[in-house]
Amino acid sequence: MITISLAFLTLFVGVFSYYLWTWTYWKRRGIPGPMGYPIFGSSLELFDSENPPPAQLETWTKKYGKVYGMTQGLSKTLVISNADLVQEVLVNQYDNFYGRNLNPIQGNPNQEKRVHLFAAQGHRWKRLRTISSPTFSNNSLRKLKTTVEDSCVELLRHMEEQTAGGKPIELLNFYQEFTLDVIGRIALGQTDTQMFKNPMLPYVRAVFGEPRKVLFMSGFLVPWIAPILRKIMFSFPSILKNPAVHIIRQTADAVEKRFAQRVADERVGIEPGEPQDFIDLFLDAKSDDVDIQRNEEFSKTEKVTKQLTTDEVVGQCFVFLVGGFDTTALSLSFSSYLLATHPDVQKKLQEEVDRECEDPEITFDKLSKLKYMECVIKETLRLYPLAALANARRCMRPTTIGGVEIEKGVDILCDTWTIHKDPKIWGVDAEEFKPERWESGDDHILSKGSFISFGLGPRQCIGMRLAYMEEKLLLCHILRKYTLKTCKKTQIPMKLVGVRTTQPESVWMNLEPREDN
Ligand code: HEM
Repeated sequence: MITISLAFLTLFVGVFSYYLWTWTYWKRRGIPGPMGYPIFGSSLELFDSENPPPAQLETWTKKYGKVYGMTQGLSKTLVISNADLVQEVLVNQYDNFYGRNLNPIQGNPNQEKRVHLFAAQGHRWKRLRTISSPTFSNNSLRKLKTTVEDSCVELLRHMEEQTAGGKPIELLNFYQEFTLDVIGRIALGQTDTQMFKNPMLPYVRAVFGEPRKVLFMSGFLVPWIAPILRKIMFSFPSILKNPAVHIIRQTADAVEKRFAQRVADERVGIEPGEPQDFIDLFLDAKSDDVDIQRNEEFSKTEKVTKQLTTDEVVGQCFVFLVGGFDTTALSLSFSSYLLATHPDVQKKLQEEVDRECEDPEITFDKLSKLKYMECVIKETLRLYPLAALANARRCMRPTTIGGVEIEKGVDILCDTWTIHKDPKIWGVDAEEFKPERWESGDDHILSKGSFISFGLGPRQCIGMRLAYMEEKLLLCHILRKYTLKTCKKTQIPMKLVGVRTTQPESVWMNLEPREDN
């Protein structure tokens, strides 16, 4: 009995000492930063949904400077807000930082069957990226435009109905219905609009919601139980009720049905037609560039098929559904708020839309003529860079960043909010909404790590052009018909909440029909 107790005590002291050793990692190296609490490190502050993590990082940057360290359980992170260092990590030293700072609860990117583009790393990532990229090319987007515009028209129909008699509406809800409709139709084989009756909506909303924060925090604090939690999540979904598991199952159903259909068609000699959606595009996809995979973790080389497996197709459709839903809806919500609170900008934008988009249908080529619209969207994303936590990397090979030696396994997180409002980059009016600052062209800014709403370098957001297309089309349709006006229920300033993404608590708005149109 005494021996067992002593063994437990030794184990406890050993584990606790290891946590304390990690907790003091940055302090021992002379790098400032928030200490938080033993074992937890900074987790408690970073998982407070009333104070979204990007705001917390910004506060710490003010206190500790442009390079500081923090820990969460056993994970060690260097936070940077110097644009040159950002460029160094995301672009120049990509070979040393090709992995993401994944939470162990997300599985091992080298072993997961359904690994997706966001999580994959090394040659596995390269193969997925090469195969997925044509899906977001100009040619593909041109074809998808008709479906996106159809969802715009449908949303406008709902807006008209629900604003009858001058009633205000909560725009974030409307935009989430829209982006889910678009991604469901272009990615997941949904054959018609499902707006305001889409059974998937509560699940995709919940992916970024409060309930998952405990799972994520456990992943950082006790990484060795993450594989067990993951197993329980997938084997007994009713116990841990993870919405992502439900979405993956639905996606897997859709992909497997399509795969079976294609096999059946082939057997009776039916030729495959034009791809209907991403499922078809991925099932058809071939990558001629990458057919050998080096598994970084075990330093071995293995032959891989050029085509995606059905599991991989499920992984990609899942990540496009989740990645494309919230970000674009939030960006539209922030734009609408800023337009309503800056009537002069809204008027100038309406003038451009009236001038360039007279015909009922807005052609793909017209979208590139909407220069001021692009400035408005970029300026919104500068002030509200909603996927800020995605701008992070894991060190895969020891190196040095800004004079700090970085060990393998250490994460680098860009403090996007601070960079996007740095007066040294953007001027004394950095806090103000001024789309005109983008009018002179932005190439000089984009090359320096100063604007990272969509990240930077080889792992930059693959859905960026799709997001721009959706936003431009929808704002065009709305602003031709309505003027966005704040109402009694509008929160000014917006209250921002969230743990994985940063969102306004609500965006109530009046849609005033335009008399001149
Ligand atoms: C306004 C809308 C969006 C914003 C602000 C946004 C932002 C981001 C950011 C910051 C990253 C990390 C980039 C990096 O690490 O360098 C990212 C990656 C990614 N995004 Fe987006 N995103 C948006 C829309 C979309 C859409 C519409 C899709 C898909 C349909 C998508 C799919 C992805 C994927 C798959 C990645 C991982 C890329 C890789 O690692 O190769 N995003 N996004």
